[in-house]
Amino acid sequence: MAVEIKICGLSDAATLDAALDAGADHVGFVSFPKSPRHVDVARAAELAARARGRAGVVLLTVDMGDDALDAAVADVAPDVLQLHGHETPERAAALKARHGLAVWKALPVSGPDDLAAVTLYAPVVDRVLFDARPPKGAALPGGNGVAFDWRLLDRLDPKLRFVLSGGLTPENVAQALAVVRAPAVDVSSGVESAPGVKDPERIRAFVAAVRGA
Ligand SMILES: O=C(O)c1ccccc1NCC(=O)[C@H](O)[C@H](O)COP(=O)(O)O
Repeated sequence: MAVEIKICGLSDAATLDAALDAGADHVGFVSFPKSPRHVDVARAAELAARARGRAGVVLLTVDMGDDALDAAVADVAPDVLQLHGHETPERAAALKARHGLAVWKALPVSGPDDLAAVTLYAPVVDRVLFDARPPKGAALPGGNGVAFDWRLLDRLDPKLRFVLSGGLTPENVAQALAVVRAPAVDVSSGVESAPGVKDPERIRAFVAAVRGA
């Protein structure tokens, strides 16, 4: 089965179109003001409307409260809610029930112990997204361009629906997929020319590298 591709942190129509034209399966919009990729709800809704029907729309939030999330979901109408903060399994399950959306939960990985969380989240979310644990002092919980040791995912349940993320680039994604038979991959800073500035050429190169892997 083809590996699904998510391009995350898109914030303008031109690079969104580049991702859609290249054949991305999912496009992600970050709602987190500290991020250079942050888009406000109105902008996310505009971009989501442009993407709808061509790729899955992923709204990425970080420990967002109910009122803000209700408003964001109502306006953006995403297909997927990606939770990238400290949301517990109970909170993830409650959000899935409240919004009737697919929920992906990001899990930070730096060592083997981090995989214990899979057993808590896998039963209640649609996918877990393995991302590198942010470096000490990092301002962002994701989008840091840092990879983890992919061999840590060696012993996953083959039935687990997961997304491989963290430090992927057009240059290393084929190697990552040779190590981890991931059903889906996610990239943000690896397809940028500067923090928050997506590069259409690198988006195309990333998709081609995955398709050729
Ligand atoms: O990308 C961000 O700025 C961001 C901010 C806050 C929380 C999560 C964020 N990104 C999450 C993603 O899904 C990224 O694609 C993932 O962390 C991989 O990023 P990268 O290592 O830069 O490819």
